[in-house]
Amino acid sequence: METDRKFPHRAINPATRITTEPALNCSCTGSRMVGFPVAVVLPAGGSGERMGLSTPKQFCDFLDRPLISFTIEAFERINWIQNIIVVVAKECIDLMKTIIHKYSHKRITLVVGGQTRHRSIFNGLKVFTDSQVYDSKLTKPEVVIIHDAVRPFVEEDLLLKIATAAKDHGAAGATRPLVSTVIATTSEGCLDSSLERAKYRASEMPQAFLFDTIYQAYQQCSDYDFEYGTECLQLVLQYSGSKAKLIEGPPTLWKVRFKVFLTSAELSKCSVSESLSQKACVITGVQQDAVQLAHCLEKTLLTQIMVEVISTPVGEEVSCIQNISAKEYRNIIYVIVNDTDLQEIKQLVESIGNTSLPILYPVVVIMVHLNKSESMPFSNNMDELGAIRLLAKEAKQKNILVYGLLVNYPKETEKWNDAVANVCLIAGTLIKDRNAVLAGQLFVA
Ligand SMILES: Nc1ccn([C@@H]2O[C@H](COP(=O)(O)OP(=O)(O)OP(=O)(O)O)[C@@H](O)[C@H]2O)c(=O)n1
Ligand SMILES: O=C(CO)[C@H](O)[C@H](O)COP(=O)(O)O
Repeated sequence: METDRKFPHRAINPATRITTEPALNCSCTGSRMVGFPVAVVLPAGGSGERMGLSTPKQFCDFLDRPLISFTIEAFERINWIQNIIVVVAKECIDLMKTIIHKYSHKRITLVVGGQTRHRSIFNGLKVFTDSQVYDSKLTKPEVVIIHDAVRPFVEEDLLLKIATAAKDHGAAGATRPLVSTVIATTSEGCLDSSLERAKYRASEMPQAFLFDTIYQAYQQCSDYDFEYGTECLQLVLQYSGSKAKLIEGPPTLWKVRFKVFLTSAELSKCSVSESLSQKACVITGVQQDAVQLAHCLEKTLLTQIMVEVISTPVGEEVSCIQNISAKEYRNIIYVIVNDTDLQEIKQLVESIGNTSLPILYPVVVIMVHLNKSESMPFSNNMDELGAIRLLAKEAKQKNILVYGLLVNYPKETEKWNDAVANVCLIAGTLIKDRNAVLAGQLFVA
């Protein structure tokens, strides 16, 4: 019986293969933007020895979610990636299923990993060829992306470049400049030679391959390659003769190797959040009170972020959405007066969902309701509060976070100024925090 390399007491049955129940497999959404079928294999079957934690790093908490959930999400949002194959150790299958369920991940097929990264990746690829063992009906992709599950910051534009280059060259991979100079040592521990740093690159992930090219390379691999190899691009060069196209990626591509990287990963995510919170637009109809409130908000918010007021006459909603999309506003404050009908906000959310805005990062929509009537809106109709929740729940599926913010109109100027300041404070916090748990809540300014 084969044993686990890192945990020799654990026996491995190499024939063990598990695919998820049909419920976890969902049909593909097509290859709209690339014109050829693409899938991704995410190796997540390691134990993370270098972290020194009992939980493998891909399952460690990162901004209140398991790290792997962020990586999956980065691929899930891309509609031209048809299938996401997640490779995990046998003992983590149930944990992975729970994560998939909890965060509603789609298009996932789970595969049991192997003792080394290369073995895990090969298992992931076999799901497309070994339909009897895997009992899967997944269509073999033309290009397969391979990406470490512990590299959560990967963006669509880079994936597109890598996938396209792989189609043309057989293989492609992301690189970064070397951080330190690499030197060779003699057996006596002295300097032998040093590499000319500018000539060399660090090989990172993602990488992509013509499926047949990488599959055939793995079929020819030696046990030594499987056991000690760390570079898929080298395998296709050696066994399939394909010279990978190299594409420089952004600094955020790095992987979690040691504990300190999780903290840095949290910081990177925070800096992404910060850059998303730099600008907002305030949308109103042409009603005077709404426009007035919008300009008050603009004036106060402008001390913290860039704000534009867009007043949209009825019938010009399409150009409003085009404007939001073109200027990449991911923070939208929508002002309504008295009206408790959610129809307009529903349409706004639907239109935003049809743009590319929420693909990579959440869009925040704050519905500011200025109540000028004597009675409290919603007070005698709990159904309407439920409707906000429902709307927010549906919007969340599209990566849009909807919040409600109620302002009761005070007649005195001083109280009005306070109310405006409160709206700005709450809206600013919601924009900055982008807290998905609070979506659907109604705040009172
Ligand atoms: N048998 C393995 C080993 C690694 N991986 C995955 O390959 C990726 C990159 O590998 P690495 O950073 O080396 O992960 P670990 O092997 O888990 O870490 P360590 O080397 O510190 O033990 C990770 O997402 C890891 O889960 C895998 O799928 N199967
Ligand atoms: O990037 C990679 C290949 O190019 C892989 O992540 C590889 O496994 C690197 O492993 P290590 O963490 O030991 O550098």
